[in-house]
Amino acid sequence: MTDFTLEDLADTIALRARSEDPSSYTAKLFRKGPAKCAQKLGEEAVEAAIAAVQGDRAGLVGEAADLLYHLLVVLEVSGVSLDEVKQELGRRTQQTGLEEKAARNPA
Ligand SMILES: N=c1c2ncn([C@@H]3O[C@H](COP(=O)(O)OP(=O)(O)OP(=O)(O)O)[C@@H](O)[C@H]3O)c2ncn1[C@@H]1O[C@H](COP(=O)(O)O)[C@@H](O)[C@H]1O
Repeated sequence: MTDFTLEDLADTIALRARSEDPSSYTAKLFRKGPAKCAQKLGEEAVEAAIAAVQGDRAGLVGEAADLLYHLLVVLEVSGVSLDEVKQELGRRTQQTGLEEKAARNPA
């Protein structure tokens, strides 16, 4: 078990994106702009998909971690908060719940 959260990582990314620390990968990537950040996200998504297709479980864990990190970078560079994404997921869950209820109790 870990006390890691995506919210903490998103906060760290927001801070590091604007840092001038030369050791920060996030800062370097952020300076390259939204198109480069999006390109990296696409590459990581493909690498994760390949690991899944190959049944490479350990590889998939690593690629999924890269993918989530790069997704959070793209959200940050695009001015979209993780909370907005969670709200959207929550809204869908609510909708699904209502649909299931309606299916169980047709009028
Ligand atoms: N979770 C990550 C994380 N996941 C992946 N990566 C980086 O993403 C890059 C992806 O690897 P690639 O080989 O595709 O890319 P590359 O050839 O190194 O770089 P490019 O020139 O292609 O961009 C690697 O350099 C990884 O270090 C990450 N870099 C940083 N974090 C976390 O982000 C936070 C801030 O990090 P810094 O900005 O480095 O301080 C810290 O908590 C880190 O743990």
